[in-house]
Amino acid sequence: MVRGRITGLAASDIRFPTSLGHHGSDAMHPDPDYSAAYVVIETDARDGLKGYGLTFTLGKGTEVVVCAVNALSIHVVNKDLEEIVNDFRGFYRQLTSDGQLRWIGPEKGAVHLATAAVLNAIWDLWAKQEGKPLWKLLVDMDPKQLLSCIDFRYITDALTEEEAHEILQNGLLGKKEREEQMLKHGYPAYTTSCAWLGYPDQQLKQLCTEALKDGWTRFKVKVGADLPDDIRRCRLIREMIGPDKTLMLDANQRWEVKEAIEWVTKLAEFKPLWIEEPTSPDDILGHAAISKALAPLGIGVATGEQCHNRVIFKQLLQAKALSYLQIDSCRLGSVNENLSVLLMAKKFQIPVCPHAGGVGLCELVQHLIIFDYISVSGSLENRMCEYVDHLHEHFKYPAIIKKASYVPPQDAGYSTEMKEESARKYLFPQGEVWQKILCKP
Ligand SMILES: C[C@H](O)[C@@H](O)CC(=O)C(=O)O
Ligand SMILES: [Mg+2]
Repeated sequence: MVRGRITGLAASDIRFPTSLGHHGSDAMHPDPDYSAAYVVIETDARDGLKGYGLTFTLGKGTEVVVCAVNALSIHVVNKDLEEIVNDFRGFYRQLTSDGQLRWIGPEKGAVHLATAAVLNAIWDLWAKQEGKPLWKLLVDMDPKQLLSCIDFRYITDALTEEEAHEILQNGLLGKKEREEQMLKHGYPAYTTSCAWLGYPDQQLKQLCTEALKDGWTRFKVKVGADLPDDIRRCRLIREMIGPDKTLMLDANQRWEVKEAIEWVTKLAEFKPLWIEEPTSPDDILGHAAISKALAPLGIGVATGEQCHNRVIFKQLLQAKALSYLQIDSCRLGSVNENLSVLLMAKKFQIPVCPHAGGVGLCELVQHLIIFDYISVSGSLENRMCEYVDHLHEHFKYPAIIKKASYVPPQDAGYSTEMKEESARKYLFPQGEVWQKILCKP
C-alpha cells in the first residue's frame, strides 16, 4: 500500500577521491572522483521510511546536478506518493517537460541526471513501502501497470504501446521458473576492476590473478590513449586469462570513426568480444559505420553509458549501430525510461549488458537486469552485467557477487541508501575526508 505526502527533498554532493589511486581512469577521464548527487525524500507517513536516490558523476559538476535536483523539487514536494505512482507516466512527463527547465535539456545533461536521481529516490521509497526489492516490485507488476510508468513520446515509430504490451504478455510464460533460476544462480557479471587505464602493468597482473582466483571469466580493458600501450596491455591480459575467457575493450569515446576502425583492427588479434564507446555517444551513424566495418572481424560495438535518453537508443537500434546495449540506471530517466529501452532492445533483439561500477551503479542496475531477464528478455545469451569492485562498503545494502554473478538483492528498496557515516564523511567539501585533502599544505 503506497502512502504519504512528500514533505521534504534534500540533495547533497558526495564525492570519493578515487582519482588518487587512478581507479576508474580511462582514455577520456584520467582522474575521476567517483561521486553522487544524492537525494533523500521524506514523507508524512508514520512508517518513517525514506526514499534514497542518486545519480553518478565524476567529481566537479556534481554541484551543478545538485542545483538541478533542487530546481526540480517544486514538482515533487507536497505531492502524494500514491498519486505519483498511480500516474507515473504523467509524473515523468511533468518532471521532464517543465516549460523552463527543459530548455537546459531536454532529457539530457545535468537536468536529466537530476531527474534520474529524484525518480530513483521515488522508486526506492515505493519498493520499500511495498516491502520488496525493486526487481521484485517490477516482476510482480502486471504488464498494464508496467506500461503505465513509461513515457512513449518520441519512440512510437520504433515501439508502440501495443507492441510493448505483447512483449510483456509473452514474458509471463516461464516467469516463475526464471525467477527461481535467478535466486539460485544469480545474473552473470563481468569485471572491469583489473585494467583501468592508469594502472601500471604490475597492478593489472596482480588484480587479474586475483580475479581469476575468484572465478571471473569475463574481463574488460580500457584502451584508446596509446596504441603500443594497448597492444601490450591486451597481450598481457589475454595471456593471463587464456584463449577461452572473454575480453572486452572500452575506449570511452576517444576516436574519430575511421581511427576507431583502424585502431580496433590492430587489436583484433586479442579476440575482443566488443569495442565499447569507440566514438562520440551522439554519433549514431558513426557507430553504424564502425559496427559494419568490425563485424567481419567478429567484434561488436557496445554503447550506452553516456546515451542521454531513449531517443538515442531508438536510433542506435534503428540504424543497426550496436551489438550490445548498455543501459545506465542513473543516466536515463530512472526505471521509467530504462523500461522503455529494455523493451526496445527486446523488439530489436539486441542483448542488454548494463553499465555499472561508478558509485552505486552496480547496486541499482542489478535490479533492472534481473527484472529484464525474468519479465522481458527471458534470455542470458550474450548477456552479462558489469561489476566494478569499488565503494560498495558505503552502501547499506551493497551488491553481492557470488561465482561471478550478481545475487538478487533481498532487502526492500532500490539498494540506493548510503551509510549515514559515509554520506557525512564524504560530503563535498565539508566532510572530514575532503577537509583533510583540501587543507593539505
Ligand atoms: C570514468 C568511468 O570510470 C568510466 O571509465 C567507466 C566505464 O566506462 C565503464 O565502466 O564502462
Ligand atoms: Mg564504459
